[in-house]
Amino acid sequence: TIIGDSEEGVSLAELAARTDIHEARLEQVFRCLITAGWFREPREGYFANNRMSNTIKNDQPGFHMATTMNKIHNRCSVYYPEMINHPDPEYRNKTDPLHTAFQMAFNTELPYLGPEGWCAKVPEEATRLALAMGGVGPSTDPGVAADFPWPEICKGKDALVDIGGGQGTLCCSLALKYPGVKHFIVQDLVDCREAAEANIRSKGLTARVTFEEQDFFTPQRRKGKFVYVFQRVLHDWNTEDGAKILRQIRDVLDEESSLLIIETLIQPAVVSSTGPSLKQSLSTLDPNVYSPIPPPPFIPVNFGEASRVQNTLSVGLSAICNAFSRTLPQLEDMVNRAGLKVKKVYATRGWASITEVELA
Ligand SMILES: C[S@@+](CC[C@H](N)C(=O)[O-])C[C@H]1O[C@@H](n2cnc3c(N)ncnc32)[C@H](O)[C@@H]1O
Repeated sequence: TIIGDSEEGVSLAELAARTDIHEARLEQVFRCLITAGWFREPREGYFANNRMSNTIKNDQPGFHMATTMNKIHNRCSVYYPEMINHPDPEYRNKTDPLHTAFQMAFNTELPYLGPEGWCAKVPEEATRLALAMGGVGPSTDPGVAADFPWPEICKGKDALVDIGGGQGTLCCSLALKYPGVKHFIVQDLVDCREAAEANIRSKGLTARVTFEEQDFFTPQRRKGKFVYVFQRVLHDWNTEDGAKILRQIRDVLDEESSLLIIETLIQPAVVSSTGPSLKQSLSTLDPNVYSPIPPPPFIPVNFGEASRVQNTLSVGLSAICNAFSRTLPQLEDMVNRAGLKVKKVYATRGWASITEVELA
């Protein structure tokens, strides 16, 4: 934020004076960050914000992602080699959230998430997590909101219920884009109430978006005409726990309700020397309905660098929660274990896919 909106940038000398950081170190860090797409150097020795760095200014939701989440991921990543190479083979095979780099990094016996977890026991951490999740929203919510037929699925339903909805960013994005959808319910643990209600209030949506307490491992309190949504929730849990969470919805799901899972689907990194040319590939894009395009020759199926965020997150989830982002077969396995089956997958222009699930 010290750099602000200046087009021509701020000199290294001024930045060093205002941050009290050694000039040469600042210069090294800026140049390194620029190679990864953060900030720009409009003329030598002057640094300015760019589209990416604007999203993490300290008055932006992304600030909480860049601070809170970065710290947790970085600290845990240091211990990740110790977790996966642990001398005890029994430890190495554990898939529960109590045997992770998180416990080593934070010197705790608590799991990161859950009603008995670190976030629940240290209330400021729940608020920090909710704010950080609010920071992820802007990077995926526009695609999720635009590339799925929300008015259609919500038609005739009493509400959309976002389970483990955090700060309510998804509900607020959908409420703003689709005024015809009248009621949204954000469900989460009680510690999230304050951050969620403040966020909903700040968007002027208190009449349409409400928060309620729900532990997703316990029976779902809403039964009836609802669209149930899990966004970025199941990737925090191993497959058995994920199936347990889903079973609470299977128990209330009927022909009048729907269930959607919004999460990244990990693609393989296979590269082929054949396939449509770039031009042919792009020409399959439909301007009205988004659908993914096949990769041109020598471009990996996961589009390489374009899927770095998803794959980085998956490793981070493993270090923090012993969980991961799933491939479609891995998602199907979890869904099937809950007595459900995948109906259809919708790709979006964000980094999440929307998977519609129904009773098996
Ligand atoms: C990774 S965040 C995702 C938040 C939100 N869905 C989003 O996309 O921004 C996971 C959420 O699950 C919530 N959570 C964890 N354990 C829970 C439980 N047992 N019952 C309900 N919510 C829980 C956390 O408080 C957190 O808000």
